[in-house]
Amino acid sequence: MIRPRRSLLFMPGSNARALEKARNLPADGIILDLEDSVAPDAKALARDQIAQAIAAKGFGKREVWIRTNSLDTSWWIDDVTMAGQARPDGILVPKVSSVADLNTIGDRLAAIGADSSIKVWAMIETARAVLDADKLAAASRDPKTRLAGFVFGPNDIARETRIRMLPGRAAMIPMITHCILATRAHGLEILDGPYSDFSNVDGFGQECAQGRDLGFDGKTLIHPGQIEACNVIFTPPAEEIAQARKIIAAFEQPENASRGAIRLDGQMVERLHADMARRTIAIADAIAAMGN
Ligand SMILES: CC(C)(COP(=O)(O)OP(=O)(O)OC[C@H]1O[C@@H](n2cnc3c(N)ncnc32)[C@H](O)[C@@H]1OP(=O)(O)O)[C@@H](O)C(=O)NCCC(=O)NCCSC(=O)C[C@H](O)C(=O)O
Ligand SMILES: [Mg+2]
Repeated sequence: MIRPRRSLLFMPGSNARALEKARNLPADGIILDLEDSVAPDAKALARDQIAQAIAAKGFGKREVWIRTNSLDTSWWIDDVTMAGQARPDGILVPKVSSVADLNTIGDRLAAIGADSSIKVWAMIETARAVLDADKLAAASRDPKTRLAGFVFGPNDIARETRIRMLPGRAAMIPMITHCILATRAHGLEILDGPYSDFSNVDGFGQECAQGRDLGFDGKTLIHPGQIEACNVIFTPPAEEIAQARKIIAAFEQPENASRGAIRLDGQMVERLHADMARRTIAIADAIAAMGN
């Protein structure tokens, strides 16, 4: 089943007001954070608040994720244990750098008997993870890892590599493309990282559109004010949907039943385009079902 992941909003697990607001925001998903947005002395409070928020339900069709602390901290075991028991849709693990990291998370979830529906996404935000993106994505073949996708983490990548975060992201595009190829080669999802300058509406729109064109499934966000623009940019436009329906209908004509390529409005269209068109329609239908 295709699930829209145009917009996934991060919120600090320590911010009770944000957790409450999440129930009514038009994001396709929310990521309840235990990592960077939560101060060290608020980790336990954030863990408790997240567990209570998920138990209270009320997130509607929004996908619910928990971001744990990374494996090099003293917090991750309590985070993963709480997350496994709280039963979110998935667990986002930061700073994953090796298949061993993924196995460690998978083993912990198995040890606590976490429901098999809980997925794992890895944040790709270290130089090692980018270099080994294919190996990491290949680990999804082992069901123990539960690996279903990546989230690109530009801030940590900038911190470690000293690549500057500049408009247009020229220096990061090769890394982004490398990660997207790795996910597609293994049938995984991938979301773009957040845009921190949340008052800069134009810059945000440009980065969303760039992320969409590079092939991301959606974008992670840090402020509610970013949701609507992001949803619009990652929603297939009406003309694209109409064209998709036209391509599908053309291949359903009896005269095209045994043809691989046809002429449509002066252009060549092949069956691979019909496959792409069917995906566009499936995404559009799934978005319509979200009601946002
Ligand atoms: C960035 C913020 C600290 C700004 O907070 P603030 O100044 O309080 O914002 P506003 O006054 O404009 O807020 C207006 C109302 O919206 C609510 N709000 C704000 N942010 C969120 C949110 N993320 N989710 C839900 N609700 C939110 C406020 O409570 C206000 O509500 P009301 O009282 O009704 O008026 C703040 O936005 C924030 O903390 N954002 C999230 C930060 C975060 O989660 N960061 C971690 C993810 S990014 C990352 O880790 C980088 C990545 O790993 C990498 O390496 O790249
Ligand atoms: Mg990070």
